[in-house]
Amino acid sequence: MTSIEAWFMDDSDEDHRMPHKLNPNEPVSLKELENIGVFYWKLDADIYEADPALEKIRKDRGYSYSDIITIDKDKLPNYEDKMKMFFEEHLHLDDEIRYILDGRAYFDVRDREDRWIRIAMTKGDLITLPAGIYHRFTLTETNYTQTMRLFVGEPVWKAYNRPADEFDIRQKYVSALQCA
Ligand SMILES: CSCCC(=O)/C(O)=C/O
Ligand SMILES: [Fe+2]
Repeated sequence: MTSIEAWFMDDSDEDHRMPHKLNPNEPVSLKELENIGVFYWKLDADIYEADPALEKIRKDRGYSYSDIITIDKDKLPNYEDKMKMFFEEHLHLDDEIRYILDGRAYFDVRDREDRWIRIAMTKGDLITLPAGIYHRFTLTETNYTQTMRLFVGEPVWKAYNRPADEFDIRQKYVSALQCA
């Protein structure tokens, strides 16, 4: 596992595809991400079709489903609507597991104090966000990514926009944070 780049975000109104780093930058470590339930692997995306390291993660964690989404305005149907939807703060009832095969993307997650942490994802980065965490997704200024979506069993893509505090999974996530 090599490193990942993450930082606390500023709250400027600038285009959300820009980095939004504080000045000076306040980096967030992998350990801090793990403390809020976010896990990360670095893989070789050039061999994803026959990668024993990916196979092992899938087997160990039961990621039986996978597909590949290309996010590009000329290739993804309803691109604008989808990008808007992905950037709405939301949670899912299951873990969100994403593996960047090409291009770049940002995942933003809320920390314990409700601050936004931005996670910069590039080719070869695999990340898992726990069920119940508030988060959002955006492309970077390069406007392109090809990403593998993994899931345990049949995928459920439904997102619940904040506020979604009444869901058991949210309460479970918040309780787990308190114990950690
Ligand atoms: C890169 S996959 C599209 C984003 C998505 O599915 C999601 O739920 C973002 O939070
Ligand atoms: Fe999501």
